[in-house]
Amino acid sequence: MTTPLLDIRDLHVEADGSPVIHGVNLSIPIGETHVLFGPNGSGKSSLLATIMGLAPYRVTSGEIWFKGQRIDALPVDKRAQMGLGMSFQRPPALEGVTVEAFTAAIGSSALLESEASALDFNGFAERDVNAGFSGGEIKRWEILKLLLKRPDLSLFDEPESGVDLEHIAAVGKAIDRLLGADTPADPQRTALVITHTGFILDYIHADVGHLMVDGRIVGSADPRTLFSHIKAHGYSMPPVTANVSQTI
Ligand SMILES: Nc1ncnc2c1ncn2[C@@H]1O[C@H](COP(=O)(O)OP(=O)(O)OP(=O)(O)O)[C@@H](O)[C@H]1O
Repeated sequence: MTTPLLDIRDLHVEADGSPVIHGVNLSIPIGETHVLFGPNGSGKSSLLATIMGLAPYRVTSGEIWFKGQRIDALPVDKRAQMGLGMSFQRPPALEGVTVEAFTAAIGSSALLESEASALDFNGFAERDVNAGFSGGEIKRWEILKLLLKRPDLSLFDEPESGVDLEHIAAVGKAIDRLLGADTPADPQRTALVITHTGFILDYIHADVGHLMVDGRIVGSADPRTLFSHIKAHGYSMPPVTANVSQTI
């Protein structure tokens, strides 16, 4: 069996003294896109932030492995160098750091104009990152940032929330392009995506959906089947089929 790109083993996490993740197991093979569903406050963003290594999330027990290496004690910059990237739900503004300077710092200046055009994000090069951006502009920059960096594993925290209907297609297509293989021989890139609206499922090839409740992944299924079930019945797992695994 090949080593998964991301392997999370019985992960427990606290934030500022409050337990937020209570024993998550999650394995993502290289080239797969997994989708995380769950009610507000179930721990989805905390899980992504913990994988990325962000404060104030602290692993109290369990392990996170990436590319066969244990990463849960590594700082965020080291994880980014290893190939992890994240688009944030509510990113901070980087006062004094322009879009142009940020892009140059990650060595992607040559790509900025064309990738920005695809996301209708022209005219932002000299503005400070996320400073005064509208909600939808923040989301488009967060996706553009990943397109410029092309991480091996992309973590998307609600990439479509706050994006107007005209730009949703551009965001969905950009993510699909980001996750696409560079050559036919390559696998797709790998991703973990949080969505409430499910819009993103119209644009990307998603392999597995997980349901997170109260800080645990309580079951996994085909993402579209799971999303349809949640829309009709709320946050519960669909009846067991060959395509579904339940942990409760
Ligand atoms: N720094 C913190 N201090 C205390 N509690 C926290 C902290 N960060 C997160 N939490 C709590 O952890 C729980 C999970 O939060 P999280 O943001 O991960 O949920 P979520 O599933 O992403 O929710 P949503 O769908 O609303 O974005 C919430 O109850 C939240 O209040």
